[in-house]
Amino acid sequence: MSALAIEHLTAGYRRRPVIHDVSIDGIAAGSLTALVGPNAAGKSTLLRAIAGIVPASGCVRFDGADLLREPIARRAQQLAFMPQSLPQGVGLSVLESIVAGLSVSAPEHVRSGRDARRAAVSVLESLGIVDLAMGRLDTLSGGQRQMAALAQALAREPRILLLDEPTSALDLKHQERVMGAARRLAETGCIVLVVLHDLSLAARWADRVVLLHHGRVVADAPPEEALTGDRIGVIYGVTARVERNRAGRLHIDVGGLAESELG
Ligand SMILES: Nc1ncnc2c1ncn2[C@@H]1O[C@H](COP(=O)(O)OP(=O)(O)OP(=O)(O)O)[C@@H](O)[C@H]1O
Repeated sequence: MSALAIEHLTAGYRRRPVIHDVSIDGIAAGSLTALVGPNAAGKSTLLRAIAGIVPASGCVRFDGADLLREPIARRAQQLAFMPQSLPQGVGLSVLESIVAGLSVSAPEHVRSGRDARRAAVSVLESLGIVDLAMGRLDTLSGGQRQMAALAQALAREPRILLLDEPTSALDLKHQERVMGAARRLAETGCIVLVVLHDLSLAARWADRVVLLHHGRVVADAPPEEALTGDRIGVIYGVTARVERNRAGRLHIDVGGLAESELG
């Protein structure tokens, strides 16, 4: 199965680079990678660059091709990107929005409108939100919109799934559902890259954690190696201890602002 390799990626806005020469290699099929880092570190920009939404130099290698140079239609068949927030003013129901997304790039077994509706309902069921199917996107709560955005991305059955802070508006149950769905998709061979602010969530669900700071990779390792108290302290400007709880899970205990941050 194909791995994803990001090579010397530089990207930004109006010629101001935000991501500087980022390389992340061997992102294996079937793996879930968390992208973490402080605000404005460049996490969303990196995802958008991989998705081809912001211009980038360098290369995103997948399946023998450079995704950055693939035609949009071909890239859309491989990759789905869930943005931090859905655009406002879209007068569609959740179900209609998923079906509309499938009309752009549906998996092979979704051939007719009926198949698309069936696929959409099945994704909504898997996320436990089938009751939202007929709800209009514009009338949903922030968390419900986030779940709808995830459903749109999952329905396309991508080989690479890019999730930008998919849990930021969600309660604990829905966080579990979202991370569980991402993990299940990874288990089918998909490559999942997910931006997370919650480091405990990253430690719990990710195989690999990439820590970004000022647009550069400062750690890229399994969670227990990437997320050390000292490193979190320096990068986030807090005092932090990383412990294993009784269940064996990493827990990040933040004690307060680092001395350097206290005015
Ligand atoms: N559309 C845009 N136009 C211009 N600059 C942008 C745009 N989007 C982001 N930036 C800038 O790029 C830098 C990185 O932003 P980005 O959203 O990638 O960071 P992030 O790590 O995802 O942040 P956060 O955790 O706060 O969401 C910031 O300085 C931001 O101001």
